[in-house]
Amino acid sequence: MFINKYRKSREKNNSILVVGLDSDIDKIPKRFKDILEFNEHIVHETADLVCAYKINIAFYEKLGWKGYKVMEETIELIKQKTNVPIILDAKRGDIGNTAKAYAEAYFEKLKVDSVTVNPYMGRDAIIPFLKKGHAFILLLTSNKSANEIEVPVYSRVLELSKELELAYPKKVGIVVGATKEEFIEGISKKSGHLSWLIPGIGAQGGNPEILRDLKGKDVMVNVSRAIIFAEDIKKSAEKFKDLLDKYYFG
Ligand SMILES: O=c1ccn([C@@H]2O[C@H](COP(=O)(O)O)[C@@H](O)[C@H]2O)c(=O)[nH]1
Repeated sequence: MFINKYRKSREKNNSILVVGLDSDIDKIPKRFKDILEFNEHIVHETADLVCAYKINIAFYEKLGWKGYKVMEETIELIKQKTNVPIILDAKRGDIGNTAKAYAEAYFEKLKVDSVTVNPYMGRDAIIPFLKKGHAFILLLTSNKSANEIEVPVYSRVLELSKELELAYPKKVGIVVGATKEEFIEGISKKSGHLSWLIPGIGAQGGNPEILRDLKGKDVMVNVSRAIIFAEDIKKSAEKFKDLLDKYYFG
Protein backbone atom coordinates (compact mmCIF):
# COMPACT_ATOMS: atom_id res chain seq x y z
CA MET A 1 0.00 0.00 0.00
CA PHE A 2 1.34 3.44 -1.02
CA ILE A 3 0.95 5.16 2.33
CA ASN A 4 2.77 2.42 4.26
CA LYS A 5 5.58 2.37 1.73
CA TYR A 6 5.84 6.18 1.93
CA ARG A 7 5.92 6.12 5.75
CA LYS A 8 8.69 3.51 5.72
CA SER A 9 10.82 5.57 3.32
CA ARG A 10 10.09 8.73 5.30
CA GLU A 11 11.26 7.07 8.52
CA LYS A 12 14.26 5.34 6.95
CA ASN A 13 15.57 8.42 5.14
CA ASN A 14 14.16 10.94 7.62
CA SER A 15 12.84 12.82 4.62
CA ILE A 16 9.67 14.25 3.12
CA LEU A 17 11.44 15.10 -0.15
CA VAL A 18 10.06 13.73 -3.42
CA VAL A 19 12.38 14.00 -6.40
CA GLY A 20 10.48 14.63 -9.61
CA LEU A 21 11.81 12.79 -12.64
CA ASP A 22 10.76 15.47 -15.13
CA SER A 23 13.56 14.25 -17.36
CA ASP A 24 13.04 16.46 -20.36
CA ILE A 25 15.14 15.14 -23.25
CA ASP A 26 15.88 18.73 -24.32
CA LYS A 27 17.44 19.58 -20.97
CA ILE A 28 19.40 16.56 -19.84
CA PRO A 29 23.19 17.08 -19.81
CA LYS A 30 25.01 15.83 -22.89
CA ARG A 31 27.19 13.42 -20.90
CA PHE A 32 24.19 11.08 -20.47
CA LYS A 33 23.50 8.86 -23.45
CA ASP A 34 19.73 8.80 -22.85
CA ILE A 35 16.94 9.49 -20.34
CA LEU A 36 17.29 6.10 -18.71
CA GLU A 37 20.96 6.66 -17.94
CA PHE A 38 20.10 10.13 -16.58
CA ASN A 39 17.32 8.71 -14.38
CA GLU A 40 19.62 5.95 -13.17
CA HIS A 41 22.11 8.60 -12.07
CA ILE A 42 19.40 10.61 -10.27
CA VAL A 43 18.16 7.52 -8.42
CA HIS A 44 21.73 6.52 -7.51
CA GLU A 45 22.41 9.98 -6.09
CA THR A 46 19.13 10.46 -4.21
CA ALA A 47 17.67 7.07 -3.14
CA ASP A 48 18.66 7.61 0.51
CA LEU A 49 17.39 11.21 0.56
CA VAL A 50 13.76 10.79 -0.55
CA CYS A 51 10.42 9.44 0.61
CA ALA A 52 9.11 8.97 -2.98
CA TYR A 53 9.83 9.59 -6.64
CA LYS A 54 7.34 11.35 -8.90
CA ILE A 55 7.32 10.69 -12.62
CA ASN A 56 5.58 13.28 -14.75
CA ILE A 57 4.17 11.30 -17.66
CA ALA A 58 4.34 14.30 -20.06
CA PHE A 59 8.14 14.18 -20.39
CA TYR A 60 7.93 10.53 -21.51
CA GLU A 61 4.79 10.74 -23.64
CA LYS A 62 6.34 13.56 -25.64
CA LEU A 63 8.67 10.92 -27.14
CA GLY A 64 5.88 8.55 -28.17
CA TRP A 65 6.29 4.80 -27.61
CA LYS A 66 10.02 5.18 -27.00
CA GLY A 67 9.26 7.54 -24.10
CA TYR A 68 6.69 5.12 -22.69
CA LYS A 69 9.33 2.38 -22.81
CA VAL A 70 11.84 4.56 -20.93
CA MET A 71 9.15 5.32 -18.35
CA GLU A 72 8.55 1.58 -17.84
CA GLU A 73 12.29 0.95 -17.57
CA THR A 74 12.65 3.80 -15.07
CA ILE A 75 9.88 2.36 -12.90
CA GLU A 76 11.56 -1.07 -13.07
CA LEU A 77 14.90 0.49 -12.15
CA ILE A 78 13.47 2.27 -9.08
CA LYS A 79 11.80 -0.95 -7.94
CA GLN A 80 14.98 -2.98 -8.37
CA LYS A 81 17.29 -0.54 -6.61
CA THR A 82 15.05 0.90 -3.87
CA ASN A 83 11.89 0.39 -1.82
CA VAL A 84 10.83 3.97 -2.50
CA PRO A 85 7.22 4.42 -3.73
CA ILE A 86 6.48 5.91 -7.15
CA ILE A 87 3.84 8.56 -7.86
CA LEU A 88 2.78 8.89 -11.48
CA ASP A 89 1.84 12.51 -12.17
CA ALA A 90 -0.71 11.95 -14.95
CA LYS A 91 -3.54 14.27 -13.77
CA ARG A 92 -6.21 12.05 -15.34
CA GLY A 93 -9.96 12.54 -15.06
CA ASP A 94 -12.54 10.99 -17.38
CA ILE A 95 -15.84 9.10 -17.34
CA GLY A 96 -15.96 5.89 -15.33
CA ASN A 97 -15.06 3.22 -17.89
CA THR A 98 -12.22 5.35 -19.29
CA ALA A 99 -10.94 6.14 -15.79
CA LYS A 100 -10.96 2.37 -15.12
CA ALA A 101 -8.80 1.82 -18.23
CA TYR A 102 -6.30 4.47 -17.02
CA ALA A 103 -6.24 2.89 -13.56
CA GLU A 104 -5.54 -0.55 -15.08
CA ALA A 105 -2.73 0.89 -17.21
CA TYR A 106 -1.04 2.63 -14.28
CA PHE A 107 -1.57 0.22 -11.39
CA GLU A 108 -1.61 -3.12 -13.22
CA LYS A 109 0.77 -2.60 -16.16
CA LEU A 110 3.11 0.17 -15.00
CA LYS A 111 2.67 -0.89 -11.35
CA VAL A 112 3.13 2.56 -9.82
CA ASP A 113 2.00 3.19 -6.25
CA SER A 114 -0.02 6.39 -6.66
CA VAL A 115 -1.46 8.54 -9.46
CA THR A 116 -2.52 12.20 -9.60
CA VAL A 117 -6.14 12.72 -10.71
CA ASN A 118 -8.22 15.68 -11.82
CA PRO A 119 -11.53 16.06 -9.89
CA TYR A 120 -13.32 18.25 -12.43
CA MET A 121 -15.60 15.41 -13.59
CA GLY A 122 -16.49 14.32 -10.07
CA ARG A 123 -16.24 11.07 -8.15
CA ASP A 124 -16.80 8.59 -10.96
CA ALA A 125 -13.59 9.87 -12.57
CA ILE A 126 -11.70 9.18 -9.31
CA ILE A 127 -13.15 6.00 -7.78
CA PRO A 128 -11.70 3.58 -10.39
CA PHE A 129 -8.21 4.70 -9.26
CA LEU A 130 -9.05 4.23 -5.56
CA LYS A 131 -10.29 0.69 -6.22
CA LYS A 132 -6.80 -0.23 -7.41
CA GLY A 133 -4.42 2.05 -5.51
CA HIS A 134 -3.76 5.47 -4.05
CA ALA A 135 -4.65 8.75 -5.79
CA PHE A 136 -3.75 12.38 -5.18
CA ILE A 137 -6.63 14.67 -6.11
CA LEU A 138 -5.71 18.11 -7.52
CA LEU A 139 -7.07 20.52 -4.93
CA LEU A 140 -5.22 23.79 -5.32
CA THR A 141 -2.43 23.61 -7.85
CA SER A 142 0.74 25.69 -7.81
CA ASN A 143 0.20 27.60 -11.08
CA LYS A 144 -1.07 31.20 -11.17
CA SER A 145 -4.21 30.47 -13.16
CA ALA A 146 -5.36 27.95 -10.54
CA ASN A 147 -7.17 31.05 -9.27
CA GLU A 148 -9.48 31.05 -12.31
CA ILE A 149 -11.23 27.75 -11.56
CA GLU A 150 -9.85 26.06 -8.45
CA VAL A 151 -10.04 28.82 -5.86
CA PRO A 152 -13.83 29.14 -6.14
CA VAL A 153 -14.37 25.35 -5.84
CA TYR A 154 -11.50 23.92 -3.79
CA SER A 155 -13.57 23.68 -0.58
CA ARG A 156 -16.00 21.39 -2.37
CA VAL A 157 -13.10 19.30 -3.73
CA LEU A 158 -11.77 19.02 -0.17
CA GLU A 159 -15.15 17.77 1.08
CA LEU A 160 -15.30 15.24 -1.77
CA SER A 161 -11.73 14.09 -1.02
CA LYS A 162 -12.65 13.50 2.63
CA GLU A 163 -15.82 11.62 1.70
CA LEU A 164 -13.76 9.39 -0.59
CA GLU A 165 -11.16 8.91 2.14
CA LEU A 166 -13.87 7.54 4.44
CA ALA A 167 -14.87 5.00 1.79
CA TYR A 168 -11.25 4.24 0.77
CA PRO A 169 -9.14 4.75 3.90
CA LYS A 170 -5.44 5.65 3.41
CA LYS A 171 -5.94 5.77 -0.35
CA VAL A 172 -6.73 9.45 -0.89
CA GLY A 173 -4.41 12.43 -0.98
CA ILE A 174 -4.56 16.03 -2.13
CA VAL A 175 -2.23 18.13 -4.29
CA VAL A 176 -1.69 21.61 -2.89
CA GLY A 177 0.90 23.97 -4.34
CA ALA A 178 3.45 25.50 -1.96
CA THR A 179 2.79 28.77 -3.78
CA LYS A 180 -0.72 28.87 -2.29
CA GLU A 181 0.62 29.92 1.11
CA GLU A 182 -2.45 31.80 2.30
CA PHE A 183 -4.67 28.71 2.01
CA ILE A 184 -2.45 26.10 3.68
CA GLU A 185 -3.39 26.58 7.33
CA GLY A 186 -7.13 26.51 6.57
CA ILE A 187 -6.90 23.40 4.40
CA SER A 188 -4.66 21.72 6.99
CA LYS A 189 -7.27 22.22 9.73
CA LYS A 190 -9.95 20.55 7.60
CA SER A 191 -7.88 17.87 5.85
CA GLY A 192 -8.17 15.07 8.43
CA HIS A 193 -6.28 11.93 7.34
CA LEU A 194 -5.68 12.98 3.75
CA SER A 195 -2.08 12.73 2.56
CA TRP A 196 -0.49 15.80 0.94
CA LEU A 197 1.59 16.08 -2.22
CA ILE A 198 3.11 19.56 -2.39
CA PRO A 199 4.78 20.79 -5.59
CA GLY A 200 6.04 24.30 -6.18
CA ILE A 201 9.20 24.51 -4.06
CA GLY A 202 12.39 25.17 -6.02
CA ALA A 203 11.89 26.47 -9.56
CA GLN A 204 8.41 27.89 -8.79
CA GLY A 205 9.54 29.76 -5.67
CA GLY A 206 7.06 28.31 -3.13
CA ASN A 207 7.77 28.92 0.55
CA PRO A 208 8.87 25.86 2.60
CA GLU A 209 7.71 27.59 5.81
CA ILE A 210 4.19 26.35 5.01
CA LEU A 211 5.35 23.01 6.40
CA ARG A 212 5.05 24.41 9.92
CA ASP A 213 1.27 24.09 9.53
CA LEU A 214 1.49 20.46 8.39
CA LYS A 215 3.48 18.73 11.12
CA GLY A 216 2.21 15.21 11.90
CA LYS A 217 0.46 14.83 8.55
CA ASP A 218 1.53 12.50 5.74
CA VAL A 219 3.25 15.15 3.66
CA MET A 220 5.58 14.85 0.69
CA VAL A 221 7.16 17.77 -1.13
CA ASN A 222 8.13 17.45 -4.77
CA VAL A 223 11.13 19.23 -6.26
CA SER A 224 11.93 18.50 -9.89
CA ARG A 225 13.99 20.97 -11.99
CA ALA A 226 15.92 22.53 -9.10
CA ILE A 227 17.34 19.10 -8.26
CA ILE A 228 17.59 17.06 -11.44
CA PHE A 229 19.12 19.86 -13.53
CA ALA A 230 21.46 21.10 -10.78
CA GLU A 231 25.21 20.93 -11.30
CA ASP A 232 25.48 18.47 -8.39
CA ILE A 233 22.26 16.49 -8.00
CA LYS A 234 23.13 14.93 -4.65
CA LYS A 235 24.15 18.25 -3.09
CA SER A 236 20.99 19.92 -4.32
CA ALA A 237 18.78 17.08 -3.03
CA GLU A 238 20.54 17.26 0.36
CA LYS A 239 19.98 21.01 0.47
CA PHE A 240 16.24 20.65 -0.18
CA LYS A 241 15.89 17.69 2.20
CA ASP A 242 17.50 19.74 4.99
CA LEU A 243 15.34 22.76 4.22
CA LEU A 244 12.15 20.69 4.40
CA ASP A 245 13.37 18.91 7.58
CA LYS A 246 13.87 22.25 9.27
CA TYR A 247 10.21 23.27 8.93
CA TYR A 248 8.46 19.89 9.04
CA PHE A 249 10.43 17.93 11.64
CA GLY A 250 12.10 20.88 13.43
O1 LIG B 1 0.01 21.97 -8.73
C1 LIG B 1 0.87 21.32 -9.33
C2 LIG B 1 0.72 20.01 -9.66
C3 LIG B 1 1.76 19.35 -10.25
N1 LIG B 1 2.91 19.98 -10.55
C4 LIG B 1 4.00 19.18 -11.14
O2 LIG B 1 5.07 19.10 -10.19
C5 LIG B 1 6.32 19.25 -10.83
C6 LIG B 1 6.98 20.53 -10.39
O3 LIG B 1 8.22 20.70 -11.03
P1 LIG B 1 9.30 21.83 -10.61
O4 LIG B 1 10.37 21.68 -11.62
O5 LIG B 1 9.77 21.49 -9.22
O6 LIG B 1 8.62 23.14 -10.68
C7 LIG B 1 6.01 19.17 -12.32
O7 LIG B 1 6.02 17.83 -12.72
C8 LIG B 1 4.60 19.74 -12.41
O8 LIG B 1 3.90 19.29 -13.53
C9 LIG B 1 3.06 21.30 -10.23
O9 LIG B 1 4.11 21.92 -10.46
N2 LIG B 1 2.03 21.94 -9.64
